[in-house]
Amino acid sequence: MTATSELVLRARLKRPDFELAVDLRLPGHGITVLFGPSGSGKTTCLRVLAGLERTDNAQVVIGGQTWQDSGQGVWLPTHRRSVGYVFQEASLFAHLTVEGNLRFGHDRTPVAQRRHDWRHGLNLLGIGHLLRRHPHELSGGERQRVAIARALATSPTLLLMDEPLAALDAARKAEILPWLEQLHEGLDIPVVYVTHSIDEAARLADHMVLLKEGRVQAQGSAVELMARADLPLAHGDSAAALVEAVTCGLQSDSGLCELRFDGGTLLLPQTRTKPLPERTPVRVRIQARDVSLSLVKPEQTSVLNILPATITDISDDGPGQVLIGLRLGEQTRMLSRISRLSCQRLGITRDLQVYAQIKGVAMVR
Ligand SMILES: Nc1ncnc2c1ncn2[C@@H]1O[C@H](COP(=O)(O)OP(=O)(O)OP(=O)(O)O)[C@@H](O)[C@H]1O
Repeated sequence: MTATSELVLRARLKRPDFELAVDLRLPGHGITVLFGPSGSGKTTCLRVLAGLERTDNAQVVIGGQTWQDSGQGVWLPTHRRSVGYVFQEASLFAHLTVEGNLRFGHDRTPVAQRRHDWRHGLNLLGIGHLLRRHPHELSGGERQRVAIARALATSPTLLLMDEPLAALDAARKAEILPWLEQLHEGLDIPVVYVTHSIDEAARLADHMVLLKEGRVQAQGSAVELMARADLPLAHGDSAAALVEAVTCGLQSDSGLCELRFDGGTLLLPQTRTKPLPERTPVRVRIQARDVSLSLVKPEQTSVLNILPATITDISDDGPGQVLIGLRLGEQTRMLSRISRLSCQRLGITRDLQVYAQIKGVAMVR
């Protein structure tokens, strides 16, 4: 990534009970997830990027282009920022077909800014078969896919998404997530995505920013942040680490798929109807509660994935529980939640070599 492809967001903004103070340099490609509790300033960050918040102290630079710089007196109004904005509720024009909605997005873009034609998002979002329908003839998930494609039809240089799945039920979310996953590799522009859902973040985020009370608590790659025991993400029931791996074979006789990562191999059930080709990059999610520890390599156990690991952190994690940080290989991190009693009995200390027994591995992308 070159410095000019970066997205710079620096903003200070005061409201009666809230102050935003962020200074971020985000990757110029892939999906950055803004994550944090309600009221932490996620939507406000998107609004600053889109030019919807007038503040005297902000800088927004994308791909070397300055949209806003209070120091230099630069301020581009929203209509001059090439930004696509997707909200919780898809706001499609009811009287237009899907094609009409997409063409509208395209036609309102100044000719000089058009990099794509109105069909740009059709394949990426799988909506080619819906072109003749009106919004009321679409499911909630389809409507959101069309809303994203309409945003893309404007040839944005930045795509902002504010909880685009929050209004959908679990089945619709499951339907749309695979399409969203493709955005991080199918688009050459950065996506800034707001969500409260750790599951969505685990699947979609390349980069993450944790916000708390208007400040940046931490930022970094999603893989790194999810496994940091000092951050709230690693605590609570859904705490999990992400592991980047590549496929390295299908054991067809056992119905298992083998993944290789820095730190060993993982076996998991082959759930896809069509096995992934060799060396496909995948991401797996391993919940802290699914990882137990042993001082010696367990021999007679039904657990398939048992890997050597080194203890890096031990921290309290609620009544009677501790969260253990683990390193596998050079840099892979995992988390294990065990009882404090087990921790004491095993004499777990930092730098101790152990075996991690992994009971559940889910491929998340
Ligand atoms: N137009 C406004 N006028 C005054 N205060 C506002 C306005 N919009 C938001 N706020 C306040 O600013 C703070 C940050 O709001 P923001 O919407 O950015 O939070 P958020 O992290 O996106 O929250 P949520 O996850 O609930 O959407 C909150 O305290 C909110 O009440």
